[in-house]
Amino acid sequence: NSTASTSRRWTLDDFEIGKALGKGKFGNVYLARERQSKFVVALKVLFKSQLQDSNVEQQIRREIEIQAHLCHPNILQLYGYFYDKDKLYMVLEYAARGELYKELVCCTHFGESRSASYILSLARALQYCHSHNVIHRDIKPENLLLGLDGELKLADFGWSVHAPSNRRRTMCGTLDYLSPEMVEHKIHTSAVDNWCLGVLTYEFLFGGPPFEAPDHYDTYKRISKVDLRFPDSPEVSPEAKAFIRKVCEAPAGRCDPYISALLLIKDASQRLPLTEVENDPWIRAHADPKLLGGQ
Ligand SMILES: Clc1ccc(CN2CCN(c3c(Br)cnc4[nH]c(-c5ccc(CN6CCOCC6)cc5)nc34)CC2)cc1
Repeated sequence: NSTASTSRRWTLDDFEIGKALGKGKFGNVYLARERQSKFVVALKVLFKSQLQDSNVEQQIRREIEIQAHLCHPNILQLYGYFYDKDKLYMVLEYAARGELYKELVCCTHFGESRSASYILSLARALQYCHSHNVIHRDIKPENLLLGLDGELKLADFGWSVHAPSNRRRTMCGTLDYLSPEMVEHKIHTSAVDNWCLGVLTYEFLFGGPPFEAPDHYDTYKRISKVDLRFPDSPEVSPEAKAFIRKVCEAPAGRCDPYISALLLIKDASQRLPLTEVENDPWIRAHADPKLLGGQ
């Protein structure tokens, strides 16, 4: 039945569907174009049956509810959604240069300008989320996309919640990005995102996450102890290493004199406020305005 409301109800017929951009557990993402406006989008198509079977409907509802209200140059925009009898469609912004983790895989690690630019963009996106009382909780390379000018776009709010929360993530993805308070099943605040920013900085600069271990239990232990070690990599300059300066909780002597964990601090309340990332000497020296996206 046609709805009298002003906001147009999209249907699949409003779109020309292009190539598949990627396939996931619950559905696929396609390049698509809205017929009337010729506007190019990414159409995420989810199978209702799969969502019901995995009991993630509530999570998808939250993802849509949260992402629909966020509007920031470094956050992938959700334009709207609609559904038919067996599928749910999310009309998302198309990130023209694809997934950041694929770049990280092929370059093994990023230089300082690229790393600092992405970290600053992400800090701005997270600052915006936190000001709307939203914690993303799933910051990792797989959830970062790149726009036409290479600017970072934070995507996939499937695990986001309104702060504070003790809602646990039942599905286990990588543990590398879990913060100590989440590993210890404590109430967590938006500071879990600050922690992930620290883990991501490390992974961009050194090519792998800081607490990697052969098995889950060892990873948990290293995170909980903030057992932070730094490869003695020559490409990472002293300034970069000072980026997250503060008292590192790693056992004295273990901590490289340059780099320490201002973000990777066990006590969530002591982590670097996101607003301070902009003022860090390393960030200011290396972040490239061209890579920051519309500020
Ligand atoms: Cl249900 C589901 C299915 C798949 C996925 C994994 N991806 C999540 C992100 N997806 C994209 C979204 Br959302 C928004 N914009 C995008 N833009 C692209 C994209 C854009 C361009 C390319 C092509 N490459 C670009 C880099 O150079 C080599 C060629 C590849 C992917 N993927 C997405 C693609 C799929 C997540 C959930």
